[in-house]
Amino acid sequence: MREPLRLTDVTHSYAGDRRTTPSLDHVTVDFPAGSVTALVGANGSGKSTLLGVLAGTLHPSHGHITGLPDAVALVPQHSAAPDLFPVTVRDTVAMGRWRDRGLLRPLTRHDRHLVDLAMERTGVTGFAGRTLADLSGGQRQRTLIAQGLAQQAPLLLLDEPLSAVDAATAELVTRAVAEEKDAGTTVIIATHDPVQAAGADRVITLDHGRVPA
Ligand SMILES: Nc1ncnc2c1ncn2[C@@H]1O[C@H](COP(=O)(O)OP(=O)(O)OP(=O)(O)O)[C@@H](O)[C@H]1O
Repeated sequence: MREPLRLTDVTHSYAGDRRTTPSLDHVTVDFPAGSVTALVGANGSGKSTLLGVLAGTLHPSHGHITGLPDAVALVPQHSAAPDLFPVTVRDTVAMGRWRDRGLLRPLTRHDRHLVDLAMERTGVTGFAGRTLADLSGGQRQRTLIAQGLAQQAPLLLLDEPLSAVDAATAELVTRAVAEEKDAGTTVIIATHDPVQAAGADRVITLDHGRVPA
């Protein structure tokens, strides 16, 4: 049995944020290994911040995290992808293999297979050669999800993966999450979608940076 991912008394405030309450306020919560957790809560309640702290892009001012695996895949919201990013869909997904391969070494046949597979799972194979700048919000979101899947990390963090996608793509994402869980991946999804939340093993609600007891 793998150790659960655990945040203990985690507090985070953004530099320059003048509010009196932190963005995460003494959060203590467990994420059992291999489970799917939905993070819900109003805009600004701290969902993306919690994902950032787990991904290591944000650093808590207080508290600690245990049970973090070596590799964590964070899929940001599509709006986080720069509009003029002059890189193709395939190259964006292939970036998901950089951690294992390094920036300068060519991808192996296995890497390329994982990239192809991730593109198929999110339905972006048809526009693999187009640049991100030429894509719709939903197509960009699917590309970012494919990049996250290609990483094959034991912890997958999805920030509002359904925010820009149509019903058919939502089904692809739902299926991909179920497959990740079957493969033993711990999945945490920040979502405003009640159906997606209902499909998770657990739902954690954030309220002004707190997880109510
Ligand atoms: N870069 C930043 N600098 C300062 N404050 C920030 C920054 N990012 C977020 N915040 C603040 O931190 C709080 C938590 O934001 P966060 O983005 O984590 O919320 P969220 O629950 O993901 O919201 P949403 O549902 O709108 O995506 C908010 O009050 C927000 O204004």
